[in-house]
Amino acid sequence: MRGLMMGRFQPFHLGHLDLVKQILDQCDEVIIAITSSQFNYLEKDPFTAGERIEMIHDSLKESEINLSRCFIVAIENQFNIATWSSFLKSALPHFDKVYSGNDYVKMLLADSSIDVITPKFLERSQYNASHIRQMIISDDNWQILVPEAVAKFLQKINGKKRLEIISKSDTKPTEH
Ligand SMILES: Nc1ncnc2c1ncn2[C@@H]1O[C@H](COP(=O)(O)OP(=O)(O)OP(=O)(O)O)[C@@H](O)[C@H]1O
Ligand SMILES: NC(=O)c1ccc[n+]([C@@H]2O[C@H](COP(=O)(O)O)[C@@H](O)[C@H]2O)c1
Repeated sequence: MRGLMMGRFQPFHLGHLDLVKQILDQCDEVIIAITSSQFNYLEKDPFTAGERIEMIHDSLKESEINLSRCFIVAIENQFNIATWSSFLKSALPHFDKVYSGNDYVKMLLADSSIDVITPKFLERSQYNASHIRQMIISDDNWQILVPEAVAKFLQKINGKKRLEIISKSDTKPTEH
């Protein structure tokens, strides 16, 4: 049995890691699909697909999760939303069910007869990536909300500086 979770993971946080563990408790394997992979250096999508792959890989390794049970893949955002679910079937390894709490995604997948499970969420007010990006900019103890590997990686690439520059309105490009 293989479970699929999707997200932009900008950045990957402890809520995401908890979801990986929930899926591995219920399934043999997990597919972690990084969505909007073509977007980067934007306010909602600051990090590249490659950087997000590294953050996720390092976090799983650090948590001693068996990497042979995990696929980490990057997929582009699709222009045609009605055909998104069939795109998922062709772009990803076979999956048996999708873990998502998002009603919009549930509707799209249900319309293609794909099974959707609603996972448990770690406290969403803290564990959400938009909040964490804000905390990084204001130096607000964000490190406790992400795996140590993500904190180290963001330090290494100077993620704070990137977020600061991207969030300045005079330099901001048009968001998708
Ligand atoms: N606190 C959480 N606990 C468990 N799962 C979560 C949590 N937050 C997000 N997820 C899961 O991660 C996926 C979405 O990832 P994504 O990075 O887009 O979320 P996000 O943290 O809400 O990001 P953003 O705030 O940038 O929109 C969803 O499938 C959701 O099920
Ligand atoms: N058109 C598309 O490519 C498309 C459509 C619906 C959802 N998505 C993405 O899939 C992910 C779904 O994540 P959750 O359902 O788990 O919230 C989100 O990152 C969302 O942006 C992409």
